[in-house]
Amino acid sequence: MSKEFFEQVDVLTEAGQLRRLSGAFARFIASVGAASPQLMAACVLLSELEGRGHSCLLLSELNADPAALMGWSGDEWNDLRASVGNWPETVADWRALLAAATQVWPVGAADVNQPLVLDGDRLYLRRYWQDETHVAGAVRSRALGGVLAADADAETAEIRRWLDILFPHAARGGGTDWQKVACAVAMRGKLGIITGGPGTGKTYTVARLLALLFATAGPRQAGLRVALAAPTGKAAARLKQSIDIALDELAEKVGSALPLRELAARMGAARTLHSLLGARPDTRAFQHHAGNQLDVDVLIVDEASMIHLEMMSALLAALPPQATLILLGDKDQLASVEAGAVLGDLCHNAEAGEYLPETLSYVHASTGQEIPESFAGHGGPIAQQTVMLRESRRFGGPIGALALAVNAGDTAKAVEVLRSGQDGKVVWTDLAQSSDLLQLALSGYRPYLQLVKNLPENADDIVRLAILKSFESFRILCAVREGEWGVSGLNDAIEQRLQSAGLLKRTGEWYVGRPVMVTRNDYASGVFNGDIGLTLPDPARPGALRVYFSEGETLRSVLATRLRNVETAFAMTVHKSQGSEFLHTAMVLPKDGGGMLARELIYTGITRARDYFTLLTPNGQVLLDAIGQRTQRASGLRHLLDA
Ligand SMILES: Nc1ncnc2c1ncn2[C@@H]1O[C@H](COP(=O)(O)OP(=O)(O)OP(=O)(O)O)[C@@H](O)[C@H]1O
Repeated sequence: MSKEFFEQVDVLTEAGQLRRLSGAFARFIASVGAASPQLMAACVLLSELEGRGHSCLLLSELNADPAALMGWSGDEWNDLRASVGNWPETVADWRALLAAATQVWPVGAADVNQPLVLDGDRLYLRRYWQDETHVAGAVRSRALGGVLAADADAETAEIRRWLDILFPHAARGGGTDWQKVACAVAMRGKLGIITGGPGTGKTYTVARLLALLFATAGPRQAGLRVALAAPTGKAAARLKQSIDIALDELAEKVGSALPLRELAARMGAARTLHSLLGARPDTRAFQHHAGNQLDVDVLIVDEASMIHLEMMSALLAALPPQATLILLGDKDQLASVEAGAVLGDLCHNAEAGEYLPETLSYVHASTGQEIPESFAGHGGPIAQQTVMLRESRRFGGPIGALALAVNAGDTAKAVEVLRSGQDGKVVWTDLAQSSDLLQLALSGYRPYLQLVKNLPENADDIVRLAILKSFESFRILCAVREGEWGVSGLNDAIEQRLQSAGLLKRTGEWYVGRPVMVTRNDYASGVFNGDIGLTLPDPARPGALRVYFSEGETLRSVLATRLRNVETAFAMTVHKSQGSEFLHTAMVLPKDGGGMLARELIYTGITRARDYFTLLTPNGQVLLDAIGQRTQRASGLRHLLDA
């Protein structure tokens, strides 16, 4: 039977419906114990789902609609299922079958380091089960730990005194000032989660929270060690820049009561999570871990939606228990490329609040704010430490309205905004042809390419930085990688169009003006997955090219020939655009979404646009289908958090 099953697996693999790894994984499991075709089928699906970002296989999916889950045709699924023979009929049957396999550890039974773990109705690769249980345990104890205790009244009064200084004005519209609430809540435990859409003031709030932490640190004030981090270099640089500006403004306001400028100056640069944890070449292990923890009192991490399960687990292990962790991010954005949807899981109550009476009374005492009754509830410890900011300050207008409609799954409203074409801020070209896209690329990229053309030989870094900024003002984002409307096809077509317009001279792989994205961390050159740079002449070596990367207001460069893992970046995926924002963002959907595009992707694409958003769809139905679909990532984290 297994032979027949693996033949079907090979057919699906050849058809591009399965990763090679998934079949290989099932064969490995078969090599270390008795292998029923049912167990093999569960292994193939589990491994395949892991590649698509799920951290486990929900047994209920095995009897729901596996073909839809995997994006296979009915025939493909039926052939695979027929090769398995008897298909267990219920979740209980599956549980019994899996629990009996020697390769599976049913949690609670004897653990002999089996490669698979069965936890309730969820089947895991052991590594993901370990990460999930670790993350759940660590965030729960952080949320519970360090709650104001002995001197609670005096501390609460001090927090309130400072919050009134830091937030001197009542919230707009007279409602709850969620920003103030977020600061107070974060002061209560060793974990604070602040979520909200673009421009809702996450950074504004965290700058005030930092001031509050300094102000209430007592004798430890001057020695408070604060670290700033984000998943990408660009997001880290943005965080640092925004916090510096906000603290500088605040310093003006608080005057001599708090030496904010000096304290801020001692904070140091923001770093990528990889660099903070001390990533090393050729190993997944970090320099900082449970046995060698980070030397910090407060860690602020931005763009937390991009943090995958394994990274979150590593981060929590490396963070001393007495340190405060503040996570900032937009829970509605696409989850990480790798497995897990950690921020989404942590924030699953954020919309509703679910605050306990203790939280409501603490918030009232520490901020003077009333949280409306509708946000009261019975959430777990994480919900008590989470605040969602609900009002966007810079994201009104049609782009904001479109983002809201998409996020709510309101297709009719989204189409209405797209069709209204208000002020040219939102433009939708349905039934788009490639010529429309190439025309847009030409006008969007012309300004920076003109600057490149006119770059004087003796140009300094200020001029180069201006070119990079010009390039950053426009970007084409794709929903998919392959095909005519995917990243690779479009990059080729755009290069050719820009070449025929005389804007660039493509002499080989490398040419002046080529934008590139790094696709793998390269420790030797100091560039990381997702970094975007521009190729310009090397001022020191005639004929040679360097790739320039900007980090805020500073430039870094690497000899082009030293960069091996890069791809052209006129068009990039929405996934890779997370943490970036462009004055004008153009998003392109494919002709056929294959049922795999969902609302989080569309929302993330739209929210990358600061002032102008253009959407090109060769087939508008793909957009409508995507808005109607949510990404569901199987994970046990919510369950573990609420347990
Ligand atoms: N309470 C407030 N009063 C005045 N201005 C505010 C307030 N909250 C936020 N802002 C301003 O609104 C703008 C957006 O805030 P901020 O950059 O903090 O949002 P964000 O949520 O971090 O956005 P993103 O992460 O999407 O860039 C900033 O100019 C900020 O100074």
